[in-house]
Amino acid sequence: MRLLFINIRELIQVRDASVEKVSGLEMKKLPKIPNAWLFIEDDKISDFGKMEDLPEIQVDQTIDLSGKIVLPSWCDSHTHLVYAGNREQEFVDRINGLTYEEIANRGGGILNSAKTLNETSEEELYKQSASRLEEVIKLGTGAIEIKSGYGLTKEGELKILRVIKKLKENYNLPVKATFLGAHALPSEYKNRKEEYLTMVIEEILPAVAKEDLAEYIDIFCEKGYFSIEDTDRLLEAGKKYGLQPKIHVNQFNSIGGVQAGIAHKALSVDHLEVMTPEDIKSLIGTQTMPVALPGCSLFLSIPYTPARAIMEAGLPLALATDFNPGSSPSGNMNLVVSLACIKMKMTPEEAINAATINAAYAMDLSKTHGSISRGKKANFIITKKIPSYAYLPYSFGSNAIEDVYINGKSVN
Ligand SMILES: N=CN[C@@H](CCC(=O)O)C(=O)O
Ligand SMILES: [Zn+2]
Repeated sequence: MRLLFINIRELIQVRDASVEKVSGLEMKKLPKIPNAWLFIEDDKISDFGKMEDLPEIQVDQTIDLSGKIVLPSWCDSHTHLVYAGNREQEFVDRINGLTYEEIANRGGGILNSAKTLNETSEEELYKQSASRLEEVIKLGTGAIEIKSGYGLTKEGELKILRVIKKLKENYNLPVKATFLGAHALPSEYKNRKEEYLTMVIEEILPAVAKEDLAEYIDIFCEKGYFSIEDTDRLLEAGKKYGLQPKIHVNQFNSIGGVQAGIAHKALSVDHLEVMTPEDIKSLIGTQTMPVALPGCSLFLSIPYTPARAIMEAGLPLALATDFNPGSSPSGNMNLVVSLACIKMKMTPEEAINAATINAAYAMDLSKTHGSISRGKKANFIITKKIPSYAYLPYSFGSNAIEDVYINGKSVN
């Protein structure tokens, strides 16, 4: 199918396909073509340019996008979208004064979700997860990473990863899978953390690798969850199976998680709500992408990742939703981009770079996704008639998206 889109008010994030991420001051630049055309063939972007330079092209269909903006679809590089049920009661408990930590300590939190998940069939889990995935695709997400971590048993973790595999097979967008067996300590292992980690490493990890169920490995490196030693041990084991780390660090405390991630060549270090100047410095010169999750900061009323300090150090930054039932029950990347502007003082250009090309990098997809580039996948968002791209984060809470194309096909 050869499709030509014409009269595009602005074609956003137009880059050479070789750009894999943008850092520091570069993040302020968002290359664009006003009054543009875009030509796609099957699942790929073929060409684009200014309307005044439109050549004669043989096409199957021409679509007039007057007044509308086109930008690459969002890449969401950190989600826990495969979970069972919800935790709105804990949300109410927090409104009434309990903290996230207090809820976790009395068996709520991740353990609550793990209990529900282990009682839910794989079919039902798939149904709930597919419906969330369909929702976020319509909201502009064109590539997604999904973690396990709500099983905490061999059966439960494999169940989640098999559901992720099925989502990969049944939906037309890239889905990357991360094994997060070390997400929390199940109550059966209370005071036996070493034994739990041994079980994760010796029993679950080989099974995950045998069925080829994950690309990445993750751990919740945090006080009260897993230590730096645990992180070293798990990531070392993951390496033997070819699983690259993408890890949860610095959500509540800075305990050396960023440095551990870097030492193990993590593709990304995620959360980063609490960052010391040393944490920021240690990322300089590395290939590890810092990832901020502002939906979690909003929902838990915890600090926002210091985006300005990170970018001012010359570093890149990516944005993701952290879609999960406990700390960020929303997979809406549009809201994430708005929050980044409103609460983290990122400019719309910086936030869009963080949610597209840098987010693609954070899941090894920047060769094919994250920008409007010749030869990349035809994954993009068409907005409603809006005055400018800054209107997207500005109009927080409204849906400015008219259509989303994934691999050259409209999802509507
Ligand atoms: N921080 C660890 N894991 C999730 C939250 C888990 C939960 O509360 O269910 C996160 O990324 O925020
Ligand atoms: Zn997370």
